[in-house]
Amino acid sequence: MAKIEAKILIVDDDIDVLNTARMYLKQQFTLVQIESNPELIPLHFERESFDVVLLDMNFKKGENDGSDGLHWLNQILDIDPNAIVILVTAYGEFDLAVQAIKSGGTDFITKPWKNEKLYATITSALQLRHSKLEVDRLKNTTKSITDDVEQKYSNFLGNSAPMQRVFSLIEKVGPTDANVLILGENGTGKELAARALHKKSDRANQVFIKVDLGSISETLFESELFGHVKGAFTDAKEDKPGRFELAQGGTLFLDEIGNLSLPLQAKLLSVLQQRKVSRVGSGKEIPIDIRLVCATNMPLYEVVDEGEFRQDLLYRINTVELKMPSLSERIEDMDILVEHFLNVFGKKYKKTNMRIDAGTMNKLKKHHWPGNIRELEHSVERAIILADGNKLGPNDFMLGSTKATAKAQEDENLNITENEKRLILKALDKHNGNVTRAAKELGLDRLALYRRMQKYGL
Ligand SMILES: Nc1ncnc2c1ncn2[C@@H]1O[C@H](COP(=O)(O)OP(=O)(O)OP(=O)(O)O)[C@@H](O)[C@H]1O
Repeated sequence: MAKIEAKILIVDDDIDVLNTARMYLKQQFTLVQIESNPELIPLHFERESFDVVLLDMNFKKGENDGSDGLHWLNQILDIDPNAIVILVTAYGEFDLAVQAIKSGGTDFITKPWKNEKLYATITSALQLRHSKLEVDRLKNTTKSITDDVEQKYSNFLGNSAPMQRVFSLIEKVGPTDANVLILGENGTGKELAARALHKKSDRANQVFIKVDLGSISETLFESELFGHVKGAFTDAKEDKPGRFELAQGGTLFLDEIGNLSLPLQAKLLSVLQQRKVSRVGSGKEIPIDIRLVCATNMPLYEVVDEGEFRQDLLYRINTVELKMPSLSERIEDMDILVEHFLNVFGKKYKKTNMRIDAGTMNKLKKHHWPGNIRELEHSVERAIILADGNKLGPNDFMLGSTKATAKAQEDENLNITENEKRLILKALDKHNGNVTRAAKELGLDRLALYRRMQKYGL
């Protein structure tokens, strides 16, 4: 039988007890160490991280009040708060055993023990050790993910007048619980704005949950948002909370809300009106306490006029509206944005002191940026990766200077998806980003064009 992966330390002043226990446990577990002098416990912990410690309650001859054992239990928990300590008591010392557990011991076993009893006590203690370590690991992972995300979203830059208006609105609206609808083209910083609203709110220490409605399929919508109970449908192997429940007490950010089909809009509206959700397959209603922030790159009012978005839902979500300016409306922010991305990607690709020459900066300012800041971010990243020195010149950015080459490639390229994207970009460019006119030229209705722009991240 394979041994169980576990490190065990046995501390007892009775050498016979130590040797017998070691002999038996060595057959079951990968590492078993013994110690007769409790003073040396810290030394053992310096060398090993033990999963389970078996600790005698009485060390000094003639003493049986257990104070020694309690003292060493505390010492061990100081060294490793996740330590699993099983106290060894004499037969009949029930009060002492209770006291030990109250002081942080995991379990107790009475001397003399049966081997099977010892094995069962250690293996169940090990399960607790594993779940403690797992919780620790999850906490650390969540913390580092949150730190990473916060780091990424801590730089919300803009000196231009339109951005100053955005910042001042966020200052005013953030602390209220008002529903906010953020409008703006792709890549203009709508998510950054949503996170900034959360940070300014009383909910800042609670969760911020983002749901990309554009990427949730019709069939999974309810289960993802409202949760489900085990057996509600074939794949529902266990109870699962939805995003509304996960966002409890915090902010729920519904991105791409303009993409929701009419039947799903009705379901969302009903939850927002009642402020209660029921998991799929359960009749139990759970009250929800969330701050709602929604975003879309679609002109939602026009979509309402076209009958594709419910007006009553729009009025539910747009208590306050925040319009993110496109990059071309805030071109004076280009300098700080480029400098910021030079820093970020300079660090990432270990190319420090990256600079850009004035002529190239002018070229960037003249470029039309349909993908806004995200497109600028990617352009700077690509330029840094490809650059030879630490100064970026016009040739490091592929912004129209390679039109002839691009044209030659276009003629050869027969890939439908790539050509569709290219034609959309071309039409948008030709009509200076005016979607209605571009759609007309492409022979599409505006909604169809928006959906395709979304698909290609434009
Ligand atoms: N004002 C800003 N300062 C610094 N970085 C910004 C700013 N605005 C946007 N960015 C960066 O641009 C990228 C796109 O921003 P974000 O995801 O918030 O845009 P979005 O409008 O939500 O995009 P989409 O519509 O595609 O969901 C992110 O990497 C973000 O960090």
